[in-house]
Amino acid sequence: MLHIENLKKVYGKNVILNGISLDIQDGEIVSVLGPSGSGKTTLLNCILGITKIDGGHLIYNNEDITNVAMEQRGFNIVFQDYALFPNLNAYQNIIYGLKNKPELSNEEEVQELIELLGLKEHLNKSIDQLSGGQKQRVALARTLVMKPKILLLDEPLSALDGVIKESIKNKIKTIAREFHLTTIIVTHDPEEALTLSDRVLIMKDGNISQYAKPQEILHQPACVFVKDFILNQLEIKRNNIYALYQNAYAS
Ligand SMILES: Nc1ncnc2c1ncn2[C@@H]1O[C@H](COP(=O)(O)OP(=O)(O)OP(=O)(O)O)[C@@H](O)[C@H]1O
Repeated sequence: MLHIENLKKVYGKNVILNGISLDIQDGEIVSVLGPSGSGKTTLLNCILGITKIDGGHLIYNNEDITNVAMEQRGFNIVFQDYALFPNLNAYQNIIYGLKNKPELSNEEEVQELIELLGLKEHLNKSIDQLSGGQKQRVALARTLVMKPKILLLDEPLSALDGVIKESIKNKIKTIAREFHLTTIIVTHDPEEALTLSDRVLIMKDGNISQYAKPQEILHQPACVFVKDFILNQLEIKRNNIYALYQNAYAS
């Protein structure tokens, strides 16, 4: 379990995380949802260890990791822009991290991931020959071969559309379940958060507005902000689709 206690982060005079406390159970998928600037990425980076915190504690499986360096934490992140190496092909990108730690995944496990993510026919392609969805899957595979204790994803679906988005969403779910992998996903899309995760953390101005299961958020929004920001967006989407159907039948 990851236990976050009263986590604080400031930049100059700006309070970015204002004492965040929450627990994430092993194998749980948690989405972090909130408007731009609410502190989502900062929270992810504090958990990863790339950003130093200014107060509070991070406890992982009863060990205080607040001052443990990023490399020793064993968490891993897929960045928003994938950060793939353009001079290496897809396969070389996937196995890159294993050069220094070959004990983490054997060839069979690497092939299993490649199969699971549907990357077999793309392995020899250079990065600029891959679509957005394929790049995203390569980035995921590259991170997963390192067997992270916690998988962190920063807006993994934002650059993808329609069918590809759904397919990657399902793959993330399958992987999290199959490997019992704790997964924390930053998103600003309520639909994505509610359909993908076991629990949703809704943030506003560095504070938690609500941390609950999707059903609870839908049926018992904790405050006006959750209701307005999250549920209204869903309602607008629903109404747009409904209107589209109405028009289609009317014509
Ligand atoms: N290195 C930094 N120095 C100063 N301010 C920063 C730094 N990193 C983030 N911030 C500020 O912290 C606040 C929260 O940023 P953060 O990236 O965590 O938000 P976010 O919720 O992920 O937003 P978005 O959805 O736009 O990515 C913003 O006001 C941002 O300007």
